[in-house]
Order: sequence, then structure tokens, then C-alpha cells
Amino acid sequence: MSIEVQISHHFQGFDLDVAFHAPAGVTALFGPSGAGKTTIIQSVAGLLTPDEGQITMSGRKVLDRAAGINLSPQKRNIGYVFQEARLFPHLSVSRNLSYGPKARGQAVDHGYQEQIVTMLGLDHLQDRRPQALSGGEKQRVALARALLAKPEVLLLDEPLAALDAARKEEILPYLERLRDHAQVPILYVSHSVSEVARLANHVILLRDGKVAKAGPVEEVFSDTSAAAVLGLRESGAVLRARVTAHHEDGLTELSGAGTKLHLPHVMASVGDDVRLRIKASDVMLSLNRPDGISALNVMEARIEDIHAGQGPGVLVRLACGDAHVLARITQRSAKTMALAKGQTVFAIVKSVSVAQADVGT
Ligand SMILES: Nc1ncnc2c1ncn2[C@@H]1O[C@H](COP(=O)(O)OP(=O)(O)OP(=O)(O)O)[C@@H](O)[C@H]1O
Repeated sequence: MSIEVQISHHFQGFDLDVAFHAPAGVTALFGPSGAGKTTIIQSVAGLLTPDEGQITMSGRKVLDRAAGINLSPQKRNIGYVFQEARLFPHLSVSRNLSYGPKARGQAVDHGYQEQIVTMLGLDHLQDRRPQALSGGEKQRVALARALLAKPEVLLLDEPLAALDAARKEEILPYLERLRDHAQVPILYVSHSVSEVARLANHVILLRDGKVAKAGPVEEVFSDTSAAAVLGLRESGAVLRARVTAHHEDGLTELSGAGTKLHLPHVMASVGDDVRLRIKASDVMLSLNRPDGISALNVMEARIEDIHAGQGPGVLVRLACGDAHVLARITQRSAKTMALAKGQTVFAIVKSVSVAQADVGT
């Protein structure tokens, strides 16, 4: 399943003009307030009719302005999860889940329901009413309810925005499972760089109603010019690594970025592949392989790009093995070190600077 979007729309003072493709998995729509994320989501859902364009879901045209096709929201078969779960307060979890199919006059597919309930860890919550659930649990029920309609596309509009950090952390592994097993394109709107880094397969960076950059998360997050949209403080690369050992001193050893990495305990088994986000501001550069330092991660790297902004900093894009890492250093250091494209340097990352929330599957 996949979705193709090519739409333009005019509001007074704002022009949206975007085209993108979203395959199964999570495609994040990311951009500052007013960039056009909601306008896109609403156009896909059929709640807003864009002035021009086409939207195709798994080969089925749900919108084609030139051909006069504009399917109603009901006919588009879309799952929509908002910031608030919007569950029926007087019904138990299991009745909230079976309500949709019953209201549509469909038989409840018990096998499928069980599969979804297990995937989202709802087995033990079936008899509870929504007021006895945490915010994260409510969102898991909302996700299950949306999936039970067997949607062709799932729209998640800031689904974690109303949750505190602990509840967010609790629900992220379920969203990772959903991403990897649901076989459905998920358009995910979020303002959180860490959430996008953790969940997205693809990222569409939006700015002023246009696509500023689009591609696989590793590519977009390691692009120095994308940092302005992501925010300099938050910018940093996403890379893949494989867990190779858990040590008794609490560190996990991984193989990635062309070397061995050590991080605080990673919740994954030996042999598992994980993704990590390393913030650009946590990376230090050295011209020589450092010796006698406390930082445990030293990656040999080739400079691919040096991007100066308006402030005193520069972003340096590095190739480390088959991964990319970004380093944010001062222009002064870049000048003193005479950094140049193609040069070999060593990127240094403290183990403890990579938070557990920045490591996912
Ligand atoms: N119904 C409307 N009438 C007029 N202008 C609108 C309407 N809806 C949105 N806009 C404008 O279109 C632009 C894009 O809005 P949109 O809500 O799509 O952005 P967004 O990226 O979702 O923002 P946010 O992150 O704040 O939700 C904004 O300038 C907004 O003011």
C-alpha cells in the first residue's frame, strides 16, 4: 500500500504546493507552525478540497480535481488519530474497539482484532473504561480502533503531543511495532525532532507550503541545509547500528558508523539492529586519533560538507563507514583546524550524551 499526493491550495497569504509519495511505514510531515501540515492531512482525509491536484491511494484515485473526482471522507477508508484519543467514555476498551465495525454493519473480525490488541499491548486493558487508562494507553486504544477499520492510510496528527515525557517513552515502542508490522502508509505529523528521528522511515520537511527536503530519515537528518528547518539545537544524524554485546558495567556495545560504539544500556538483544540519533552539538572533532580521553566513541570520518550559518557555528557532515554524522562546531575551530571537504578527521561522542530516548528500533 502507498499514497501519492500532489496538491496545491491557496489561502489568503498562503500557498501550498506539494508533491510526495509515502510507502508503507512512517512518513513524517515536519515543519514549523503554518508550514502546511494540517492542510495536507485534511486534504488527504477529504476534509478540505484543495484547489488543484490528485491524491492516489494504492492506485485508487480519491481526488483528481481535473477529472472531477473527490471521494467523501467515508469512502476514502482512512484511519485518523488526533492529539486526544476521543474514546467513548461509557464503553470499555473492548467495546470501544468493536463499536466501529458494528456501527458500519460489519462483522467483527475477531482474529484480526486479537492481532491488533496484542500488537498494541491492550490484552489486559480490555475491560477498563477510558477514565481508568493513562494518556498513552488511551492513544494505543485509539490506534487500535483506527487500525480495525483496515484503513488504506493512517493519519497520525501529533498523536503524542498531549502526553508527558514518560508516557511518550512508553508508547514509542508500540508505534515502532505498528510502523514495522502494519503494512499501511502512516502520515505522521509532529513538531518533535526526536519523535521523527525515532519513528520515521521517510521525512518530508515543509517550509512555507513547499517541500524543502524529502527522503529517508537518515538522509534528511544528515543534510546540513535541513538543519535550519529542524532547528540547530535539535539537528543531528540518525544512523543504524547493530547490538554486539551488553557489558557488565552497564554499557552496550554496537557496531555502526564503521566502528565499535559504546552507549548506556540499550534495550535490545544482541544481534538486533537499532537506530540512534546523535545530536550535532554532542560531536567533537579532532585532527588526530585522540588518546587518553574519557569519551568512548571515536569514529574515523571523512568531511563531506561544511555549512556555515549566520551565527558563530558551522555544521560539518561526516561520512563514517556507511553512516553519516553531523558535528556542530564553531567557525573559529573550523578555521583553526583548517577543515576542508575530503579531509579525514576523528569524530568523538561521549557515551552518556546519547539518551535512551534517542535509541529505537
Ligand atoms: N481555513 C483557513 N482559512 C484561511 N487560512 C488558513 C485556513 N487554514 C489554514 N490556513 C493558513 O494556512 C497556513 C498553513 O496552515 P496549516 O494549519 O496547514 O499549518 P501547520 O503546518 O499544520 O501548522 P501547525 O503546526 O501550527 O498546526 C497558515 O498560514 C494558516 O493560517
